[in-house]
Amino acid sequence: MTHQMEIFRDFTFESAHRLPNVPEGHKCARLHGHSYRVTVTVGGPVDPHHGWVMDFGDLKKAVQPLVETLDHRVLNEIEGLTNPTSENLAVWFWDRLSDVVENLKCIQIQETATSGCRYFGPN
Ligand SMILES: Nc1nc2c(c(=O)[nH]1)N=C([C@H](O)[C@H](O)COP(=O)(O)OP(=O)(O)OP(=O)(O)O)CN2
Ligand SMILES: [Zn+2]
Repeated sequence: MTHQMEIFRDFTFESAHRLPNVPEGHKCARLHGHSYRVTVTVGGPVDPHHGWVMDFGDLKKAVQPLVETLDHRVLNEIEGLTNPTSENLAVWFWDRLSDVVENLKCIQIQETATSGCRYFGPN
C-alpha cells in the first residue's frame, strides 16, 4: 500500500511593489510594501524507506534562490513581474519551479494576513 500525501514549505520575503494596471486613484498604484509568504506544495507517495514524499531540505534548495531574487526588491523591476499581483507572482514561481520540483501541486501567495491566492498550474 502506498500513502499519497502533500507536503508543503513556507518561505517569507519582504518586497515593495506598485500595481500599474489598477483604476485611477487606486491606492495600490502607489509604491508600498508587503511581508509576503509563499507556500509551495508537492504531492506524491510516501517513499516507504525514507518515510517522506521528498526531503524538505531539497524543496528549500529549489525555492530559496527564487525567494532571494525577490527579497528587499521592488518587484516591478524583476524580469517577468512588471505587474506584480499575487496571481502573477504565483505564476512566476510556478514557471521557475515546475521543471525542477517533481509533482509540484500548488503555489500559494499571501500578500497580507488576510489576502492571497493559490495556483494549481496551467490547464
Ligand atoms: N486579486 C488581487 N487583488 C489585489 C491584489 C492582488 O495581488 N490580487 N493586490 C492588491 C494590493 O497589492 C494591496 O496592497 C493589497 O490589497 P488589500 O488587501 O485591499 O489592502 P489592505 O491590506 O490595505 O486591506 P484593507 O482591507 O484595505 O485594509 C490589491 N488587490
Ligand atoms: Zn500591494
